[in-house]
Amino acid sequence: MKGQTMLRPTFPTVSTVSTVSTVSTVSTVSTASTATPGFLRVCNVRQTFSTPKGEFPALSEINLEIRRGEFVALIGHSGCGKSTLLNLLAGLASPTAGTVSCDGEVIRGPGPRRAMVFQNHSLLPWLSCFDNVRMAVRSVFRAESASSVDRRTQAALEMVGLAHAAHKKPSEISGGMKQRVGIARALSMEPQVLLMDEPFGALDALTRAKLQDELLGIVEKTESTVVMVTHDVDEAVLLADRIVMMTNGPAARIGEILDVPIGRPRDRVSLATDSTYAECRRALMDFLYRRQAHVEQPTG
Ligand SMILES: Nc1ncnc2c1ncn2[C@@H]1O[C@H](COP(=O)(O)OP(=O)(O)OP(=O)(O)O)[C@@H](O)[C@H]1O
Repeated sequence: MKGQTMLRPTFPTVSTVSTVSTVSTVSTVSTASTATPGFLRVCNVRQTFSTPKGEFPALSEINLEIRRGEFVALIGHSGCGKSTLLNLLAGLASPTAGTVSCDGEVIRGPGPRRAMVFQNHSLLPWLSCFDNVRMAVRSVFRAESASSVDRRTQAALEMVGLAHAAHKKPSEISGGMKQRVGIARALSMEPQVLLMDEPFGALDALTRAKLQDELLGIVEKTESTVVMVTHDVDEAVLLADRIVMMTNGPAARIGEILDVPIGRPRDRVSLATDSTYAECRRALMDFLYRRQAHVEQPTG
């Protein structure tokens, strides 16, 4: 799918996957986007946490199919369970009930085929950018020679435009550059799936825009399957093929899934006046700020 110009239907479609009412001006299709078996599959997943106050139901009845090469954004209010769902896809946690699988195999733990990018970059401060990335490359391509590992490391840094800063330590580079090293580290492992937990959340607006554009280019090139958690409506519409909207917790569910029928490559300046872009934005805002208007929830 990536690398081709996609045809642009007239309106975005919202698939309703729970009892949440649908948006009036977008067409509703009950089975859209979930009819094809997915590369990533979340089947009847429930996630409950044990807390001092008792069991806390974070997620309930989550069903989601993600196609190979698809870019999916997870959006919802704070505390609804986006990171919990991403962690299940990463294999950092196991579901209380249900299954999560990738390419037909049940996910039982973290692995290099699914690389994670965190909001706080999580680089090792005593290593240079090059060595931070190299460590990840070595952990995956163990059989390769040192020079081959170096080449892969260099290529990953070049992909995010950071070859010039390879020798610097994380404390010597900006927040945006640290995030780019985190992305390079994830990409260097040639993962099948890139999982991103608010990767640009801590950055200023201009740096965020630049990294979003870079990510668009990288994903076009690598044809990665991407699942990204975000709070940002514009980021979701700019980047994603589909946007999964989660209801407020506890026991959060997928409220609706919005198809983003905007062709690629995408250009943020042209999209500013694009009617499909505006309609997708409106559908998300309606879900988040009208039908899921935030109320403080008890937490675990
Ligand atoms: N290990 C845990 N033990 C107990 N409760 C937890 C645990 N992890 C998450 N929770 C609770 O589960 C709910 C979902 O948390 P999660 O971090 O997935 O939400 P989120 O949508 O990613 O939030 P945010 O957007 O603020 O990052 C929250 O109420 C949180 O307090």
